[in-house]
Amino acid sequence: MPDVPETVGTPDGSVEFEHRPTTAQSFENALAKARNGTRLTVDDAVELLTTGTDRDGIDHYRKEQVLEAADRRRAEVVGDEVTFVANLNNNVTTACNTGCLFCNFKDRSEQFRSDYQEDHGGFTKTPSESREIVRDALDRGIYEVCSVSGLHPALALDDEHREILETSDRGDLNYRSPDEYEKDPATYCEQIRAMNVGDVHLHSMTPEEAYHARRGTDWSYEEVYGRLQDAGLDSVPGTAAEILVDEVRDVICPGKIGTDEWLEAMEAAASVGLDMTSTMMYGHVENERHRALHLQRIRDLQDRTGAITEFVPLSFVHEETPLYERGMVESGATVDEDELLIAVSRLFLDNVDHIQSSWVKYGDTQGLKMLTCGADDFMGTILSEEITKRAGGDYGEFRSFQEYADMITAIGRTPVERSTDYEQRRAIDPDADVLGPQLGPQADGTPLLD
Ligand SMILES: C[S@@+](CC[C@H](N)C(=O)[O-])C[C@H]1O[C@@H](n2cnc3c(N)ncnc32)[C@H](O)[C@@H]1O
Ligand SMILES: Nc1c(NC[C@H](O)[C@H](O)[C@H](O)CO)[nH]c(=O)[nH]c1=O
Ligand SMILES: N[C@@H](Cc1ccc(O)cc1)C(=O)O
Ligand code: SF4
Repeated sequence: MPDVPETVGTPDGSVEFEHRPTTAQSFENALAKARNGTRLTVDDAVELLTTGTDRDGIDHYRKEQVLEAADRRRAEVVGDEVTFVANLNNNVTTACNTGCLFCNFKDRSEQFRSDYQEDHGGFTKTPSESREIVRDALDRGIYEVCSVSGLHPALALDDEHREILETSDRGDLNYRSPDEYEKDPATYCEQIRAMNVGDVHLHSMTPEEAYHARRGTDWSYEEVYGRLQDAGLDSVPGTAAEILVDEVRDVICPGKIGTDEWLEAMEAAASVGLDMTSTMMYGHVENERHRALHLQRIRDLQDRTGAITEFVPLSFVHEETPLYERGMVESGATVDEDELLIAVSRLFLDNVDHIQSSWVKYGDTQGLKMLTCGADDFMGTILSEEITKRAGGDYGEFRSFQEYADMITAIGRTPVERSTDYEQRRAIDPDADVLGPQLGPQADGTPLLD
């Protein structure tokens, strides 16, 4: 594929990837397997994602064949319903020194210290502030809280963990006492307890956050997720996955845990009985083989655990990120790449029922198109969004049930409100008088917002 760069530039030079998007398979064979439901190999996925390694660029006729096969598979697996959830994003802090080059959500933690005088755009919430925000949103009818945060140096798992961090003489633990900061995020368990209002479903603690929550100890991920579950955690966001191939992680997030550790944390979450989602952040330096290998690792994880409720492709938002500013990428994924990624995820992940189209990443028009390329879930109301916005995305921070009902019926599909685990579902009558959520404890059909 001459149009795929051999190398990616870094500030220190360039990196050559070992994994290349070449195969011994043909596009036609891969498509035939996709159509008849044979489990796909990594080579098959590369053929479909590239619309054939025998041709330069995207072949639009072949692309339509892949999208059609995926749309057909979606109809077989989940039918015509399009689901969404009434949820709130409540991220606790932007303080983070991990330094991922695709991320502009983070702010250097030094700026959060009491002795730092200048303004910065970041935030930290105390547990009582988190609780207030969740309470208000619950009153409005949401029943899921999604919370992902920066790795604030003062965050510990719980009091026992704080004691270990306070008394350790190791200098490499990325820990500082909360006394040094203007605001105290308290512990992960306190934040979880604070956000656990009513019967809300708490979706939090990515594998990277779990790693931070056990630093300096010999506790297993089972131990950490078990304690979080006792505090009220219900399920785990499968973010921090980025691309689950270490040669890519070494370029875009060298400070993050590696592929094996991410998988270890997810398996541990599943083993204590937590559900989880899964994601891939694509469209930066990686090639189609990296995307295919990532899908294989997710499919294998699901074969082992059965705990993954959905797969969420997260298209890289490039504008305000170090990867773009340093000239390591020229843009994010193209629309063709986005559509093929959704479609091949549907075809490859034969053991994950739901593929999400994220309106935060694609917007409404393209987000709806994704629902005809293999996706069947259209995310949630979220009420607040900081990660994509700070990276330069501008598709907004909120969708109402009215907007969901209008958009989904416009493409001839059935709008369905769902619980986080997809177990509870309620088909929505777009002509009904009340168009708000009804599945949560305080969801009485009142619209979330005007
Ligand atoms: C911002 S982090 C917050 C949680 C935690 N710090 C972690 O890394 O797991 C959550 C996820 O946001 C996604 N993300 C961050 N910046 C992004 C960008 N510019 N475009 C798309 N997704 C992005 C990444 O997939 C990342 O794992
Ligand atoms: N809950 C979901 C979100 N929430 C928005 C994120 O917090 C976010 O800012 C972004 O997606 C980070 O990459 N986004 C989804 O795409 N899907 C969700 O289910
Ligand atoms: N909040 C997201 C996006 C997301 C979250 C949870 C999910 O289950 C899926 C996607 C993030 O951290 O990127
Ligand atoms: S992706 Fe997460 S860990 Fe990485 S810099 Fe951003 S907030 Fe920190």
